[in-house]
Amino acid sequence: MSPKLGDDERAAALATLPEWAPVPGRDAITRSIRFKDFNAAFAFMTRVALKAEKMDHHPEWFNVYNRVDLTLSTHDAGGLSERDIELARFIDQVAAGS
Ligand SMILES: C[C@H](O)[C@H](O)[C@H]1CNC2=NC(N)=NC(=O)C2=N1
Repeated sequence: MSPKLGDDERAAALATLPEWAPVPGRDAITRSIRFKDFNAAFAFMTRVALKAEKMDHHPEWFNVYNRVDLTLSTHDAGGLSERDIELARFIDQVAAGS
């Protein structure tokens, strides 16, 4: 299990993820992404789903039409861990190529 990041680690990681914002009142990060249409949004979600299964680390997400809202947190650790940072970086890469 990946442990919760300490305050300094958390701040350093977040500084490298400008698209992500802390969730108020919770040790988690969030990003909302808009795509051209539902097809593009769902293609993105498929790629993230395959990565999530491989990592055994899953996003909380909500989709409506071309928008995907994501929240990352490590439930087993009760907060943000290195696995969330890794998944966030992957999500940013996929979104940048969509
Ligand atoms: C049993 C299984 O390995 C765990 O429940 C995994 C699955 N996916 C997970 N995803 C996330 N985001 N946090 C977890 O703690 C987590 N735990």
